[in-house]
Amino acid sequence: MKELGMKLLELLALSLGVDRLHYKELFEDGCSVMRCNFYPSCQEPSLALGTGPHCDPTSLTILHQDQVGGLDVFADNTWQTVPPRARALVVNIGDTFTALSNGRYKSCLHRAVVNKYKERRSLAFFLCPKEDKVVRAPEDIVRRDGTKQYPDFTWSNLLEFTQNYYRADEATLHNFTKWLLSSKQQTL
Ligand SMILES: O=C(O)CCC(=O)C(=O)O
Ligand SMILES: [Fe+2]
Repeated sequence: MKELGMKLLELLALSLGVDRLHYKELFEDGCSVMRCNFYPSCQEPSLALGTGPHCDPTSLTILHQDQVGGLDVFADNTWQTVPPRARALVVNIGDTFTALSNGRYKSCLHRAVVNKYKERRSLAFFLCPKEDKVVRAPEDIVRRDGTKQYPDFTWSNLLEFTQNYYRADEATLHNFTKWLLSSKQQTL
């Protein structure tokens, strides 16, 4: 999974017009995690969600879902089902990669719904940088864009925010940035 994630990062770097290996150093000794999600069937699926709407705070998510289905993405102003496909993986951009691309790649708002009849499982691999390395968009991109969209941070800063202060949703990165800047100001 990590190898696949690293290859995807090379493709993303190329698409952004930066050196293919630009993101390698940040991730090669990173602290990625794999999570297994289990969603029991639910008598009232219209009243419950398996996982509420959120963007993954991590960099890239590589997801395998079983054949039951339940993953939705918010695109074109509406929730759209991502139908399960045997032998296919779903790749999501996460908030950290949004920052690493100076906002050019947007993290993807998604959720998991439940159903009345079948339990569901999914397996998510979250590619994360090493905790103390600085997350910063490449100079090249910032120069071309004319502004730097996000302050420098470490993965451990964002992890602290999402584990202790804030439940990930669609506005995590925005609120994290505000929190980071105000906590930096307090330590001045
Ligand atoms: O189960 C799914 O399809 C989505 C899970 C998810 O969004 C997550 O683990 O972050
Ligand atoms: Fe997610």
